[in-house]
Amino acid sequence: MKDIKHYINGQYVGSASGKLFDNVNPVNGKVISKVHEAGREEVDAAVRAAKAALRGTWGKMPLDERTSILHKVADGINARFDEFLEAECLDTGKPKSMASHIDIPRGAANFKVFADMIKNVPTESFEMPTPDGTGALNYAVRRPKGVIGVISPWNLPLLLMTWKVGPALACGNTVVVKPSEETPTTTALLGEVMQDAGVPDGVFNVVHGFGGDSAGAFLTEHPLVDGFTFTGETGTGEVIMKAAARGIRDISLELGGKNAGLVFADCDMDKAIEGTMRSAFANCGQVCLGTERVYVERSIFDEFVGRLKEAAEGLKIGPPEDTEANMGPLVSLKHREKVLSYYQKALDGGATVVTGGGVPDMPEELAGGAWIQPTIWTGLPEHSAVITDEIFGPCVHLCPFDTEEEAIELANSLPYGLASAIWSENITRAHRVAGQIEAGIIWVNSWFLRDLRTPFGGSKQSGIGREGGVHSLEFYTEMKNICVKL
Ligand SMILES: O=C(O)C(=O)/C=C/C=C/O
Repeated sequence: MKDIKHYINGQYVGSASGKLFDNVNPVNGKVISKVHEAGREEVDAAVRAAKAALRGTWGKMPLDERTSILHKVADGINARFDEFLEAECLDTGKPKSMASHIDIPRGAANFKVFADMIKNVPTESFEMPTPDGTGALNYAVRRPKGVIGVISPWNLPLLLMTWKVGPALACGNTVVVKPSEETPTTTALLGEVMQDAGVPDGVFNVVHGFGGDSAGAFLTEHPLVDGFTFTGETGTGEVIMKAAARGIRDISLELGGKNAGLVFADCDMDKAIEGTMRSAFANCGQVCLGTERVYVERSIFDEFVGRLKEAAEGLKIGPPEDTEANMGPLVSLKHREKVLSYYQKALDGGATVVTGGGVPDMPEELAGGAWIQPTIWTGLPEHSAVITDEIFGPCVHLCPFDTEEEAIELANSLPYGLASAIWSENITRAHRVAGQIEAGIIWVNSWFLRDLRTPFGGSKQSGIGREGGVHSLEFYTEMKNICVKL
């Protein structure tokens, strides 16, 4: 595959330094392509192009024209669906069955949803009395925040990048995107779609590279960027927040989680098993909203463990083109080392390994891939790192509880607060418990059902801000009040 270049001011350009890095296929460890690593020079050019575009045709473009172009971007992704699907699966190793139903469709939908939202959002006005009796009129208007730095993750590369770029552009901003070094291809390809849809040069820019002392850092340190939106680990979120503080730039952070599943004895066990299978093992466990710790009411604990074991052992591990596969590899050998270190910590901590715990035997041609077994543990103490740290792999610890209060306390016991899944057919209980869980996103008798109009984001150390529907306006626009003396 051809080298992946930066997309700056409507052109694909290489790095002045000539520095390249490998884009590796996690299915077999082979190099897919070489990727240009941006230096400060390329990041500066991208930011300045974005700044200039704000004052160009994009900044002056009527709303209807802007939203019509964003619909064309969505249509452009769908018109090249198979290319995006191939690219996403090459970069991530995820099953085509998943990427074709979630990653690519949502990658396109994110543009349409926000283009439609922005056209229907009112602002506010207030009439006020004045001492001279003639009064004054206040009205608020929204304006784009400016140049938005978008730093997007490797687990759902296209979906999570356009989850940010969609509203950013719908609100009239321009963007500089730094995709993960693990998964550059679909973001690079989007540049062609943007061009064909008529997005003016400089509105959408992409620079490739790493975090520290590379493109990510150069972007967050750049003084002309007006705000940053990031999805990824909490530690990286802290680094970005510190960089954004210089120059008082706004941030929108969706960070790590160690989400709890709560399974009550009055649940529909079939639903709870099916949902927990997805929340633990979907995308090889690489979903920030997944549940790596599940608390099960004691009276059904043994049955739940047995059924989840059976279901996990029924997962078909394989490469994207295997139509039977429902679990691919982890995103890289480096990430597999991290996940396996927790598999070891579980053993060292005396866990019972209900199933998995290691690396599956794969055919010779796949042996170099980042394959790993879906794993279920029981028996660890709550202070175990396996239960307190975000592992981001296909693994889940099951623990019994006796009372509703205990379940809520367990769920709320960590500094994270991103998501939770509650399984109970007692709707009064489900509402009562959901209201007490310290998380931004809570599913009841479901998981990863996504209405894009809803507020989406984490509490505590799982993030700052909410994106989704009108909530995205709080970050992607600046509201100003105009007061007119009558
Ligand atoms: O579904 C979404 O919009 C979303 O943001 C998913 C995030 C998953 C993170 O791993």
